[in-house]
Amino acid sequence: MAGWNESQLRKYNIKLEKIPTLQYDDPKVDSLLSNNKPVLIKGSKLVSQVLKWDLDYLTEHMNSICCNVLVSKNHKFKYYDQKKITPNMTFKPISRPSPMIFSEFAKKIKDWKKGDSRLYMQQVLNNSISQRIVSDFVMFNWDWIMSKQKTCKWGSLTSNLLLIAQEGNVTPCHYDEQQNMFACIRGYKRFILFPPSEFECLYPHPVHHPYDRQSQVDFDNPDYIKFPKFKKACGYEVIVGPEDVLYIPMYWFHHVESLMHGGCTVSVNFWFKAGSVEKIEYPLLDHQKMVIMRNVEKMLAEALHDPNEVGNMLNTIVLGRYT
Ligand SMILES: O=C(O)C(=O)C[C@H](CCCc1ccccc1)C(=O)O
Ligand SMILES: [Zn+2]
Repeated sequence: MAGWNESQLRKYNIKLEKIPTLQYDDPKVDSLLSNNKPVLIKGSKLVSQVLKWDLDYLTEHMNSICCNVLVSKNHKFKYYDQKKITPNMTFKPISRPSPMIFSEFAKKIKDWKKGDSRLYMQQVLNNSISQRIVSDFVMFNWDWIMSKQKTCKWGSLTSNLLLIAQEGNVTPCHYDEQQNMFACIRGYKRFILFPPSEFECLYPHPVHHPYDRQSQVDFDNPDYIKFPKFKKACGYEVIVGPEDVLYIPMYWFHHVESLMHGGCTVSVNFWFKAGSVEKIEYPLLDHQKMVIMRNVEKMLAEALHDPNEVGNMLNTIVLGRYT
């Protein structure tokens, strides 16, 4: 396909299949969405009114707005929950928040040289951004995305994250607890997705760790001794380009990279709460089992009054008895 080539993708040793690509008005789209299956949707015109959102335009209209920017010593921006860092914990994240005004961010990107720290802007879009950005934002194809929300009985739209990444930036493998319609505005992003059934191959951090929801496996240098099942992980790959919309089902793991040598990428995600009326049928769905596992970890930490005791008790329950 025009616009990118294989040499721009980072090399990982993971079995990958393709994700279906469909036109927005194809009836199969709704059945995939309703069954929590990923799909790349073309032609929705969800963000076609903001294709002009490049660094210059955004600098002009967000110039002095202070934005949430992450800084990383390498190409990985592993998200962490600040609230889960406890005083007696030695937690040394690779990437950290460094709020700055938009024009400073744009300048640092333009002047960036190999060896410099990398930057990644991840800014929630709300009406406190500039008037112009708000007036552009209202021109998203809300009728279409709201019709999807209704058809799939998703909960409310919780936020739109404006993402501006340098070429080559990576958001390591993690899952989110919300439904996500991810729209690319400029540049190309490669997604590697894994269904919830791959949970045991991806070894997410404990729920109480700041890296909750993030895989412990470093895709650039997997530790197959600590994480042997990662060898058999089966993923799905898709390249998302301008105007494409990727549905990322809640609880599906995903690794995201802005293609190398492809310039900055600009994207916006649409996070929706899960539907409230989730009928329970048996056998349970894999993402429902992830919710149960999360609740067991939370309940045990609460009952033991110490998250560090959870592993010991789980081992006591399982080893030699269930194994
Ligand atoms: O839209 C998604 O879900 C993605 O993962 C897109 C990802 C950035 C998300 C950063 C993030 C991850 C977890 C919690 C809060 C913020 C990218 O595009 O690099
Ligand atoms: Zn995510």
